[in-house]
Parts: sequence; C-alpha cells; structure tokens
Amino acid sequence: MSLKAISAKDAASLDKDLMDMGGWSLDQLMELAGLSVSQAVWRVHPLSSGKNILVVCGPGNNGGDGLVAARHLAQYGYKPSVFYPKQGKNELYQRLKTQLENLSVPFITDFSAALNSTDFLVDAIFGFSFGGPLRDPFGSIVSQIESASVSVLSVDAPSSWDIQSGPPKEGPGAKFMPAALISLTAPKPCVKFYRGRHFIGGRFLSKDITDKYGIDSPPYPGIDQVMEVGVDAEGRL
Ligand SMILES: NC(=O)C1=CN([C@@H]2O[C@H](COP(=O)(O)OP(=O)(O)OC[C@H]3O[C@@H](n4cnc5c(N)ncnc54)[C@H](O)[C@@H]3O)[C@@H](O)[C@H]2O)[C@@H](O)CC1
Ligand SMILES: [K+]
Repeated sequence: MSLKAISAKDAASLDKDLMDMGGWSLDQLMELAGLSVSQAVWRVHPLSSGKNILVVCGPGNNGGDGLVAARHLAQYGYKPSVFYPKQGKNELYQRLKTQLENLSVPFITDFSAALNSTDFLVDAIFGFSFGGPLRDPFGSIVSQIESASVSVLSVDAPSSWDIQSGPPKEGPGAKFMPAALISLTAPKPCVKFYRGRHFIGGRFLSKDITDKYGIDSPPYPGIDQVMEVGVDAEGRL
C-alpha cells in the first residue's frame, strides 16, 4: 500500500472535519497525537540510550503535541524538560502545562545549556501551519538545533521546512535533517525531501475521512499507536 501525502490545506480541513462532524475534541486529537509522538521516541531512543529528553514546543498545536508527549515520556521514566519560548495562551495549553508542572517536568529558559546536556531532542515547534520566513526567536533556535550533534525527532514536519516545498534554500533549517520524523494522520508533501526514520501516528481516522482525503488508514501493528514506514522519492509510503 502506498499512502499519499496530504497538503497543509487538507490537513487543516481534515482536523476541522474531525472536530466539526467527527465528534472529536482538539484535546482528544492532541492527546492521541502526543501519545504517538512519545511512542516514536521510545522506538528511536529507548530509555537505555539516555533519559534526558529536551522537548522544544512552538506556539501552536504542534507545540501542544510536544507538551502531551513530554507528559507520556515522564510517565515512561524519561527525564523530559520543556523549552516553550512562546507559550500558547489558551486554556488547553495552560492545562497541559499544569499537568507537566505536577510531574515536576521543568520548563527551562537557557536553551543553549539544555541543548548541550540533553540525550535527545523532540522538535515540536511547527507543523502544517508553518509559513516562512522564521520569525524571532525561532531562527536562532532552529540554527542551534540543526548544528547540534544531538539526535532529533520532528513532529509532523522538520520545523522551518515549507510543508509543500521542504527545506529552505539557505539560512536556518537549510541543513536540518532530523534523525526521525513522525507524520500525524498522513505524511505532508515535504516528506519527499526527508531522509531518515519515518513513522506515522494519529490512530484515529475513520473511513469517511480516509475516503474524503484519499488517504489510507495505516495498518498499525497490534496495539501500537505508531507505525514505522519507508517513504519513496515521490513521498509515497
Ligand atoms: N493533523 C491532526 O490530526 C492533528 C494535528 N495536530 C498538530 O497540529 C499541528 C498544526 O497546528 P497549528 O495549526 O496550530 O499550527 P503549527 O503548530 O504548525 O504552527 C502554528 C504557530 O506557529 C506560528 N508560525 C507560523 N509560521 C511562523 C514563522 N514563519 N515564524 C514564527 N512563527 C510562525 C503561528 O503564528 C502559530 O502560532 C500539526 O502539525 C500537528 O502537529 C494535533 O495537535 C492534533 C491532531
Ligand atoms: K515540528
């Protein structure tokens, strides 16, 4: 089976359908998305590889996925910390933050120090609503991540990549190639530029949605919330 990529526009409209007609709440979608992110981390960077995980969260729902993933990682026995420079203001992000504070997950402020002392990094900065060029402070953050030696898993898209056309030609992100990527619900077009371990997550689709958007429900194994998939040059799985 080859799964086609879904455009940013369709990804946003799919989210809307899930919540408007599918009976889903954003909380539920974000919880399942974040859970799948945490399982992909477990696959790529098991506890034995080092407990310190730095989760870098952006201001939107991609960042929300990171907050959820950080909570599951703490429950698994990792030592996550969160860098959340532009904190989402709405009530959901506030509750996710409270849940992390109650698990004593630190919200760090010195990004460079954290970057140098972590064992692994989750890039939950931007997903399908990214539109370049990078506004402060994210240019410097992405530059530091792409030149750091630490292994990175990116959520939904490597942050700074254009969702359609992939990495920027120059500047922050031009050399960014995370070790792993998890696509939520379906790969985005930029996946054709991606080279690394690729996972699909977001095990909550129904036939009406997969038919409408021409995507297939990935054959997730057993009770797993993620599935590792290859991707060919056309971005087909
Ligand atoms: N597809 C799905 O079913 C689900 C998607 N979720 C996540 O939601 C993400 C999309 O969330 P959003 O639509 O909130 O968008 P993003 O989280 O991708 O980014 C939006 C935020 O980034 C800022 N931004 C955009 N371009 C920027 C630039 N060039 N410089 C600086 N800031 C910039 C925007 O102001 C906005 O605050 C997906 O990628 C995925 O990770 C999940 O939370 C829920 C389930
Ligand atoms: K990302």
